[in-house]
Amino acid sequence: MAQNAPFSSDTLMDLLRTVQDPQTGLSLASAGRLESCTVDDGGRLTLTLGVAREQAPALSALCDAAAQKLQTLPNITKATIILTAHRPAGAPEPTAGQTASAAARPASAPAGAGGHRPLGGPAPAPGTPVLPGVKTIIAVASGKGGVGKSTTAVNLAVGLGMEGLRTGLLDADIHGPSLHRMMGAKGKPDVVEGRLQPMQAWGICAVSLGMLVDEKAAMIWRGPMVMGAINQLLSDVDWGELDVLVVDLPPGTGDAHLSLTQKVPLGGAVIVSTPQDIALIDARRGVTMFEKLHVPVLGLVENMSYFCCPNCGHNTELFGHGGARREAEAMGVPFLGEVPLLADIRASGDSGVPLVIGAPNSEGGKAYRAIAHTVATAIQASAH
Ligand SMILES: Nc1ncnc2c1ncn2[C@@H]1O[C@H](COP(=O)(O)OP(=O)(O)OP(=O)(O)O)[C@@H](O)[C@H]1O
Repeated sequence: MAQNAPFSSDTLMDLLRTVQDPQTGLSLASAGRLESCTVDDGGRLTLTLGVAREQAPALSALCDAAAQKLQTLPNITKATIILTAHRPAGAPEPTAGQTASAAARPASAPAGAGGHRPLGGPAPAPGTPVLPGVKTIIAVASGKGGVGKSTTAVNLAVGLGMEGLRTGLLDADIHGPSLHRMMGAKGKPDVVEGRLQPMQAWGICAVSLGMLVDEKAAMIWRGPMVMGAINQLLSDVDWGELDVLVVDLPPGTGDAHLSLTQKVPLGGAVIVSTPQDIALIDARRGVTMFEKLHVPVLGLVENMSYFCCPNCGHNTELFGHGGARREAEAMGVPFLGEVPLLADIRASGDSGVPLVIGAPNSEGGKAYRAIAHTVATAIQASAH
């Protein structure tokens, strides 16, 4: 169990045991397995419990009262309980459109303590589209970590908003959620009538797992928990009416990609790579994976294309240059543009003000806006 809480497992489980379903006698302690417990500097406690998928709906109803109990612990200002639902070994995968009500469900502090109610509500009828108000969903992916995928996703999403599209941004980079920081999000999102409210910033709405759970806890999650979390981020968030939802996927080709494509139809994928050969090999794998999943590749972005010296203006091609354009041509997918390696791009990510907002006419700002314009045009063309 990942834990930094100053409470023993016994103390936590004893408290949870005092909240029981009056009909079944079930408690979170009897039916759940403690997976992680963290307390941040503000006294906010986050508890993650693994539960059997079929018990998750009944147990999520207990989360509110159980969170109240946890708030009686010394120095705890707010408590959040997250249920990560597990499928029994050998059970079939949920199909697209199937309810996610048994997937991971957070609940947190009660009203009055500035808290939330459990997520969820009645399960949608089989076959109901998961996100009926969302016209199209596009994924931002990379074959390799650290190539600037999340930075691209943020600036692309905000850039699409600037193009006049109603845009949402979902951080599905479960093992390293960072969008909440890049978007300047502080605190936990509200829950209204059982649905998580995305944060509103820079003209778009956004949800990141990093707003809900301790990042270190999420890093150790494995397949079923990753899928449960992504299901929940799709189904239990009040995305409202959107022209496009941009989803930042984890690097590589893994559980999150399959989970997303099983759950919702993807309108397209944007793949980010550096010009280096090694990154391009992984980018090619990404293109192949999306093609196998019948997701159209909207194009390749070459990030860190060249370094522009802020003093003399000289361009240095640190990782080579033009590799992604050549690769795109070779694979027959569009090339969306080059983004240089710039100190202000790094600084914008750290400050929480996306570059397209903070410096829209800088070299980097213009590069991202041009990419957003091309993607917006592709989205609008596919809508007709
Ligand atoms: N073009 C750029 N110029 C300067 N810094 C950049 C650029 N693109 C990304 N960065 C910086 O590189 C770091 C990694 O970027 P980012 O988190 O977007 O990558 P990622 O591919 O999403 O990583 P991960 O694999 O961890 O999800 C961040 O500090 C970001 O600010």
